[in-house]
Amino acid sequence: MDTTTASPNSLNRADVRDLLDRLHRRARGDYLKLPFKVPALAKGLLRGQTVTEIFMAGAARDLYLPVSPEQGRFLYLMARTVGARSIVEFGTSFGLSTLYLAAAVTDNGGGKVIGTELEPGKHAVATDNLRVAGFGEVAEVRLGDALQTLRDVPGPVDMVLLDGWKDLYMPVLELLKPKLRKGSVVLADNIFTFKKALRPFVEYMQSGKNGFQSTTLSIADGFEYSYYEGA
Ligand SMILES: C[S@@+](CC[C@H](N)C(=O)[O-])C[C@H]1O[C@@H](n2cnc3c(N)ncnc32)[C@H](O)[C@@H]1O
Repeated sequence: MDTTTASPNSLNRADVRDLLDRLHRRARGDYLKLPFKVPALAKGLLRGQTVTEIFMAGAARDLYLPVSPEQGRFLYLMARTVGARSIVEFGTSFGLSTLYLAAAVTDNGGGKVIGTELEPGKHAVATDNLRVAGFGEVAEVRLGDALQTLRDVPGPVDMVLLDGWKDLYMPVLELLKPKLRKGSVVLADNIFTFKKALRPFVEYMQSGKNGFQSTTLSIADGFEYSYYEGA
């Protein structure tokens, strides 16, 4: 994107763009590494472990698996559109999505992005990336299992990004639902790749019976885009 004539905002800042470009470039090779993870995944599944348990054992320690640049911009624009001052993210990895969200909260006048990451190495790098980009004040990445670390997030929450392991989308949503403000937005990634695993989540969101209006957007690997109408 040509940013020379773009209006000034936190996402157009040259240092932020450079950092995002560098991280997206590094992440590109991840998909080539995925086949090497299949044996660990298969072994774990045969042992009866869940995907989360397998990855908690370190199978994705080195993988970024980030949102695409297009999804990142979408996250930024959505957060700007709803004027988000409080955002919660399940699955931070090295902090790419968090950078887009933190840029939006900053441009909305400030607030808080609370991310969460299981892997200590990723947590440390994500925290550093956010600090280097100047978002150290608005973004906090909590280390540990989201079901513990997100227990005490303060409401009202304006926006949620679900991007951790897929078997936890429902429990994390249930944890955060009482904190959602009416009119908030929930975005959930990887709807296409994990179609079967995420079917109960998508059905819950799209049924119209649980306080959400929802549709699947064909952006990158599929974003479930849900609007919270209230309980
Ligand atoms: C797909 S990556 C997230 C990518 C990130 N949102 C981005 O766009 O850069 C998923 C991340 O979720 C983390 N994760 C998975 N289960 C988790 C849990 N229960 N609690 C916290 N983090 C978790 C993984 O360690 C992994 O780094």
